[in-house]
Amino acid sequence: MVETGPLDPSRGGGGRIDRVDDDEAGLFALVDQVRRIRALTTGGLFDTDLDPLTAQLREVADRLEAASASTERRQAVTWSTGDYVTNCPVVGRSNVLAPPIAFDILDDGTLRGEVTLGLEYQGPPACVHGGMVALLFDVVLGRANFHAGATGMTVYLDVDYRSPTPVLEPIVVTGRQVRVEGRKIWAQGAIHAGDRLCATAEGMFVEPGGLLLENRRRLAGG
Ligand SMILES: CCCCCCCCCC(=O)SCCNC(=O)CCNC(=O)[C@H](O)C(C)(C)COP(=O)(O)OP(=O)(O)OC[C@H]1O[C@@H](n2cnc3c(N)ncnc32)[C@H](O)[C@@H]1OP(=O)(O)O
Repeated sequence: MVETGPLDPSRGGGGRIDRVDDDEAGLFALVDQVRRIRALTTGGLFDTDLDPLTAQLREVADRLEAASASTERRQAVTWSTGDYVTNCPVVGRSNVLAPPIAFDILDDGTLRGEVTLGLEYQGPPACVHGGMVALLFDVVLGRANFHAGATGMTVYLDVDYRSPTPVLEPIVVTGRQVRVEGRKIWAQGAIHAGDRLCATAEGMFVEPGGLLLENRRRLAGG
């Protein structure tokens, strides 16, 4: 079982990180509306005829599809500098899958973010899906590594589910880098609901050498 040391859910303060506010193209605003729909359709009980709404949404989807760049060009954009963060499935404001969470960085390098997850993230009744808990950890540990200056791909992620992580209630997600040895990096994290410890995690990350550069070049068509 992972011992997470002094990761303290109550500590506030620190500066916000990874926050990109430039929304010249209006994409964040559009994605916010899709997120509202995504949240409302889980469970999906409506006191109205859905057919006209479905027709309207189909028209919007058709217009976006006709105006969209190719998947290949969009994938290249997601790997251009800075855009990985806005497209990340946890923090990314352009990604409808993301809640999204905003992390603050504390003086000791710990990342801390508060979020209330909706029904779309539910696994067992009233609990966040375990896979989503692992995703939260993978991202908070990865961002903590990035902000500590040594970053890598996840090679293992050990999650201890200690008590249910609730949906529809605020939770606090924390993570920090604990050790670096050459290309190998270790980080630990915790999720709390109030004072209750819900889950802890330890991850090991390996700096991937030329792999990501090669992928980027290929995706950019070079
Ligand atoms: C710069 C990164 C930016 C990342 C941005 C976002 C990432 C978001 C987080 C993710 O989703 S990452 C996606 C999930 N992870 C993967 O797909 C990683 C799959 N693994 C790999 O592609 C390769 O393992 C990797 C490129 C990371 C490393 O391969 P290498 O061939 O360069 O390294 P190698 O296999 O030699 O391992 C290096 C060291 O780590 C050790 N190691 C590797 N995997 C391990 C493991 N699972 N457990 C324990 N140790 C492990 C390995 O024994 C070795 O130790 P020694 O140097 O002491 O010999």
